[in-house]
Amino acid sequence: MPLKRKTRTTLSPDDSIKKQKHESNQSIDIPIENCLMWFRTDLRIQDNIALHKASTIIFTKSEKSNYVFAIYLISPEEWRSHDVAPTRVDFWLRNLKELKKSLNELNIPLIIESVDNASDVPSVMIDWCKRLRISHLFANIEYEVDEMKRDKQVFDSATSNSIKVEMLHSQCIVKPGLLKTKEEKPYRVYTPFKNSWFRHVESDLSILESSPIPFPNSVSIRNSYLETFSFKVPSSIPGFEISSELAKITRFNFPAGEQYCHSLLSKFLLQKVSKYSDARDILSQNGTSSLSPYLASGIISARQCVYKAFISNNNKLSTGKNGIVKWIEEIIWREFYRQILVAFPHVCKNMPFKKHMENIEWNNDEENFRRWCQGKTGYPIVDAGMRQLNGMCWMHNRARMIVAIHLIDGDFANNNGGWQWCASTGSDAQPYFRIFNPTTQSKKWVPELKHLDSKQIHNPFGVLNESEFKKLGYPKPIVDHQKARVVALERFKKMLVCKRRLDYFGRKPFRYEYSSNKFLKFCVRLLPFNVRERLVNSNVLPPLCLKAVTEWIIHHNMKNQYFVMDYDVQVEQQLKVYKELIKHVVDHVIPKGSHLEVLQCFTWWPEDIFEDFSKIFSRVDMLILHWYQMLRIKSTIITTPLISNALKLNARSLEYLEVNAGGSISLEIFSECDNLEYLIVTKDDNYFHPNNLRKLSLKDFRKINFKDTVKIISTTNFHLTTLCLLWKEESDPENFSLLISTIVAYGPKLKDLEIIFNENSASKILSLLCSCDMLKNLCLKNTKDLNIDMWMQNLGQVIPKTLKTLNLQNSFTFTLGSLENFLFECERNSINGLRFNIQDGGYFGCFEQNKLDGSNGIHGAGAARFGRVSA
Ligand SMILES: Cc1cc2nc3c(=O)[nH]c(=O)nc-3n(C[C@H](O)[C@H](O)[C@H](O)COP(=O)(O)OP(=O)(O)OC[C@H]3O[C@@H](n4cnc5c(N)ncnc54)[C@H](O)[C@@H]3O)c2cc1C
Repeated sequence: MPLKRKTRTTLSPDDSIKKQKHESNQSIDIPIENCLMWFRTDLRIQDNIALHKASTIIFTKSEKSNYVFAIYLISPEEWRSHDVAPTRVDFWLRNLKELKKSLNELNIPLIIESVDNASDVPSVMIDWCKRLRISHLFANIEYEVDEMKRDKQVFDSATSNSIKVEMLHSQCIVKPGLLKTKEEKPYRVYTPFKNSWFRHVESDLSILESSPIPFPNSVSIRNSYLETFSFKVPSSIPGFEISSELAKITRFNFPAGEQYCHSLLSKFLLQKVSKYSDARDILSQNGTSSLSPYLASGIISARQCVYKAFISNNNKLSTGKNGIVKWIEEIIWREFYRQILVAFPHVCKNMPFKKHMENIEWNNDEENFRRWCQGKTGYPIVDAGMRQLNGMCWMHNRARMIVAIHLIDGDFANNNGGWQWCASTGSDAQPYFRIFNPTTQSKKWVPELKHLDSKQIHNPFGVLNESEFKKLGYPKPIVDHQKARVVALERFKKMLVCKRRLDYFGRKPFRYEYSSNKFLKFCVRLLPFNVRERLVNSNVLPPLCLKAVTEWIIHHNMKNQYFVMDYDVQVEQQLKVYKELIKHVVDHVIPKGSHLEVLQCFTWWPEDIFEDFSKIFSRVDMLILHWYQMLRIKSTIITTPLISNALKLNARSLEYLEVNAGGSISLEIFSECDNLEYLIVTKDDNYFHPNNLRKLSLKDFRKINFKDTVKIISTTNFHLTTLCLLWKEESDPENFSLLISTIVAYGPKLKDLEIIFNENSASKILSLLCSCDMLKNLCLKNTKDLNIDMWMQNLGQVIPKTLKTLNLQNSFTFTLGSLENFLFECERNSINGLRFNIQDGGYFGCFEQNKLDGSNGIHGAGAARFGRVSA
């Protein structure tokens, strides 16, 4: 089974790391007393960055009465909540004994403390810090969400007790989150990640160097703190005991200790790696390293593994011996899944990587599940894998891919990644249509079948006659593979339909040109054939279309992804269906506690509907509201207080809001939406106070009240990246300067700016450009024909180097001379690759078209107009 994480939590690992780093820097001046090393899944002395750093601080201090202590917390509640297997706990305890011996040689005591409740971890740690006069606490980061949350709590408690905490990156060779795609996004696909990983490490091979062995404590610690050396590592933990038989097997297969682990690695590199490329996929061959339990518990680091492989490959990494390169690539899978965990922490929350797969219909057959766990499915290869797992607590990768479970090497990132890969719900997962045929794989673990020949052994039920099969004492297959395959494919296909719909509407909400009927017809097309046929035969009318949508939602079990409400108040008969629809959505489609990502409403809401509707708000992240102009008065009078109350109470998770409010609803009602990042308002003139706003678009307004706009911008906490301010008539010009200076002050991160250009604004826009260091796209819209000759020349001097597109819309007039000056200034200021678009252009001075495609890479679109000569 995939390893389970505890319930949801909102902490983002990346934020937490950033915060910890930031805060740890602040407390840098704390005077050094003793250091505490908190061991978790890094049970090693060698290449342990945190341990080495702790020991260095103490060693380099002239004072010799300060020491490094080590601590390990036994935390059964936390382990239980993460489904940690008893064999894994047994493996940790065995390795802790070895670790204690090694630490002892360095005069570092290992304190073993038990924590009954996971929430007690911070107080237990602080208690020990006080007892041991700890000024600095060290640990290596664990990237899973719950672990990050726990560490954040320890960090906060320590900081408030004036203890400096350093959490270091040691689990991966390349820090998760460091490698990004060209678009500055985290990698979702393995191969480009791998290529980038190789490029990064090959450009600086020192990344592969291990951190040195830690410095020993002075022996005087044994006088001052003798009692700290007396902790014993328990042999078992209540609730995590294993049978003596299993203990024998795991001790034999996976002995404890760094020393053993390194000899295993050396042996693998010497004897097996050359054939690894092929042997790794053959179940019956012991062709892989079996290092996973050691890597998962940090008995060895990935860096040490790759470094040794690199040396065996004559100092090569991505080239050289096939087997070694292939093996390094497997370690890169481990790194890939960790960066996935950090970039997409929702995978820690029992959610699929591909969110649209969340609603896939899985089989929950208890009896089949039990037989699968016991290795009695009737499919020899699956049973072989499961029996290997039950016997050895470990399974070959190939077998994991076929039976899709882990034990001794339980590792959340790899396990989650592996499971989601098999289930086709993960990052870079196997395509859903690649369903392994279990009968084509190997035989070893199923002795009932050992007398069968190679043809019979993989498919005894299919090949033997009834009496021959009965004699074997082996179960019949629990599912018919062919039929189960067809069902699985159907279910995945359904999810693809959902995804297409999400892609279609998800990020680009459709607008009025998609009338309700058009949309409903589209929905009908997505309906399963039999439902569609019935609707077509019964001569579908718009009300029935709505019904069709309801059926469609029910059919696809479209829980919490995207929902569109459309209701034409003119058609009274629709009201009933519409009410039913909303009721259905509230009661069934959006289960309690889940979140709707998008809710789009094109409607005026009658009051009685709204009662039900307000319940949905608490579950939406994105809301698009359209009130029809014609219904302005009615909607305002009837619904505003309700909307306002409902939103104030429920819509705090709202991240995206697009409102066509008909000029009458006060946007102040959204003032408590603290998570709001995107606001698009059309045709309104009210304001509110969003703290995290990134995108502000006030367009197609007759007038914009600059003062109010200033208020909005000045509460955005410098997050604004997109600003669109377009109005039809000059508003209050005396406040325009104030608006520009507010944009200058609050828009250092502006990337897209679209603004009205006129005589009044021209010079102010130039001063604004001087301060927009990150601007990529600038669009200036003219309200009346203007000659911008002078302005053009100045523009070249102030446009930021980051600018990639410059759009001039409507009637601008300038001469060739000023254009040339502009290009000259651009060249002088090293502005390259600027795309210069003139749309709806006016008339220009006489110049040659090719001049625009100059060596400085500035291109002119709208070139067709460039040849015209102005009057
Ligand atoms: C459904 C499923 C569940 C899995 N659960 C786990 C798990 O809980 N813990 C775990 O460590 N691995 C897991 N894996 C990945 C992989 O199966 C094991 O890492 C591998 O079989 C361990 O054998 P080895 O050490 O001999 O690997 P080798 O082939 O010698 O590879 C060396 C190391 O590279 C890493 N590695 C290899 N294959 C993968 C992979 N596909 N994904 C990520 N890292 C990889 C491991 O750390 C491994 O020890 C899972 C795979 C699947 C398909």
